[in-house]
Amino acid sequence: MTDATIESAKRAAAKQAVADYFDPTASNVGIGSGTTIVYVVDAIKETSTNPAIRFVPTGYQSRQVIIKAGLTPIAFDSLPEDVLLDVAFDGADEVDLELNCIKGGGACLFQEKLVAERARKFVCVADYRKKQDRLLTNWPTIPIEVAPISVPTVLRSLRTLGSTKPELRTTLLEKSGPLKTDQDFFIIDAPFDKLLIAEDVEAGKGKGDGSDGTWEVNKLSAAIKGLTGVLEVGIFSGLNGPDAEALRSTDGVKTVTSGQKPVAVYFGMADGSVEVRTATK
Ligand SMILES: O=C[C@H](O)[C@H](O)[C@H](O)COP(=O)(O)O
Repeated sequence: MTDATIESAKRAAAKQAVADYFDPTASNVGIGSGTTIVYVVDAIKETSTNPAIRFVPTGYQSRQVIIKAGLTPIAFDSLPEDVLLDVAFDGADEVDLELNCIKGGGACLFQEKLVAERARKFVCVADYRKKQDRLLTNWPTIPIEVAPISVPTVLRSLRTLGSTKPELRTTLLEKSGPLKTDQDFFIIDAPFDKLLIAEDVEAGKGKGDGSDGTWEVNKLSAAIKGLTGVLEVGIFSGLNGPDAEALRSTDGVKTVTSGQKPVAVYFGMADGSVEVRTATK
């Protein structure tokens, strides 16, 4: 497929996601990172009717996208504690049937997770290459943000968890050394075998806890997050949107949930159509 096909797939998915999930009167909107989010911002700009709308970026690149579109960014930590984002949009590197996502291909996973968890509705937009049944099908690794001093021990622990060849991500110009995140941390990319979802474990396809070499998405995420030195894992799983929203609207934002799964993922397909996966539980 050509680059033009991929770009128009992203644009079509973004347009439909914004038409379905962006309320033109919204006040606070989360904007993720990457190349697809640019089309989301374009579509929002055409639709918004609230001149006071503010956009919460998920890092430097995302903030630049907001500013270049002539929109107003607001820092995540400037949001009053009791304010939720009306909606947050983001890209994804791979999405499975349960709507678990791999993110962090552009090294922005930590702030993306903060923003996703703060949104009433979290919506992902991607092209057809990202639509898979299980994570680690086409996308090869889990991005993990780590404190620089912890790199050797985290690499070792990841090998113990079953990752064959975890590697520190370097800049494109390799001689410049490791790539630094917006937090001045490093990224480790860890390959694992294709991840199981809950129904695979129920069907006896593996224990999913690492003991037999298989990992279920949530279990692997928790195991990696538990390693000292890990700031965040590029697996967005846990509660999905509707569950998280219900918890938040009854208990308020101070009840922190682990909900990071989107309520919907919009995939732009190669034939110009858009396919939508929505959360069922
Ligand atoms: O760190 C980067 C983010 O998680 C991106 O949202 C993700 O890599 C998808 O990016 P793109 O829209 O460029 O495929």
